[in-house]
Amino acid sequence: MSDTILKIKGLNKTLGKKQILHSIDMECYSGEVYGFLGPNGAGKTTTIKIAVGLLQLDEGEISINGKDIKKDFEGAMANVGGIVENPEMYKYLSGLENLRQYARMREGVTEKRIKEVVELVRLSNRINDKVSKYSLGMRQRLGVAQAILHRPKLLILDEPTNGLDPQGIKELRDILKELAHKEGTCVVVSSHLMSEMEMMCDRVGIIANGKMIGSYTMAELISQSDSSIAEYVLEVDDPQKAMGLIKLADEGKRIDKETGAVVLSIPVEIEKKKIASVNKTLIEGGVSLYTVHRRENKKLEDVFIELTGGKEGGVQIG
Ligand SMILES: Nc1ncnc2c1ncn2[C@@H]1O[C@H](COP(=O)(O)OP(=O)(O)OP(=O)(O)O)[C@@H](O)[C@H]1O
Repeated sequence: MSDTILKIKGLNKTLGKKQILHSIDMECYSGEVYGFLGPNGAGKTTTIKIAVGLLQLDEGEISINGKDIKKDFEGAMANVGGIVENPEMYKYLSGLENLRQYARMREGVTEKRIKEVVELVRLSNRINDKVSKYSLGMRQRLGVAQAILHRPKLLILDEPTNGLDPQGIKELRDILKELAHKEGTCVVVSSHLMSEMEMMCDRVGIIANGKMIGSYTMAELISQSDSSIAEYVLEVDDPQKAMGLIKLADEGKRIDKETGAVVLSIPVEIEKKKIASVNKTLIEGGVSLYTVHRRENKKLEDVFIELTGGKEGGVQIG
């Protein structure tokens, strides 16, 4: 049984005249990567800032590793590592010098621990380079190293994949999973991209308009989706003509309004056969087919959109 590391109950927050958070409840456990998912402006950063002690809460309770942040702020914060805005780094120092500098401000961080975190974030062969030479992904990983030097039970990262390329995202994802699954850290990552959460997280909590919609395991979400249907996106020169030629029931084919592509929903057991015959039909019918793309888990994305209240203000799909 995993321990509850972060517990938020009935959290309210007003900024200026606007109530930003409405009775947020959330529980995150040791050994999991928890995705905090919601559209821009949903209240993720505000919640995270309160949890890491950068903002005060108005009402509600937050405990970290059993320590209430109102009653024992220091005790609670001793168990938190976080990156909310870009981590502060001295660019003219090396990665290692930055970590040593930071370690001086923390009690009990040994050289051995520094080496350990450098290996964990896979920066061993570049740790003596100046940070000014680092890519964004490397800086982000150094930020993670810095945040976990003191072995916090909870690591919170606000939109850590912003600006990273796919390789950078993958590296970060692997590191965060390792931290959670092998070291038992409770890792909380916010994002507005469903596609990233799906690959990175064990559970996701969905927030929209300052209200928590619910927390779900990935398996729960997938079971709500219909994985028996595959979706294919076809880029063609004449979508209308293609629609006429393709022999599929009306609900199985449509033209995407934004891109003009033809979108087909095909039962997975016949998808290969069907797509091959569609290809043949289009060529014989004189339609040029430029690209065919199989969309993964389209239906899972639909579940998210439904949960966050439709496309207006819904979760942005990456
Ligand atoms: N200091 C402030 N005063 C008034 N309103 C604020 C303040 N800071 C944030 N807000 C508002 O609070 C809401 C939630 O913002 P928050 O940054 O928590 O959302 P978010 O889910 O992290 O979104 P994003 O992905 O855009 O960062 C937004 O409508 C934002 O405009």
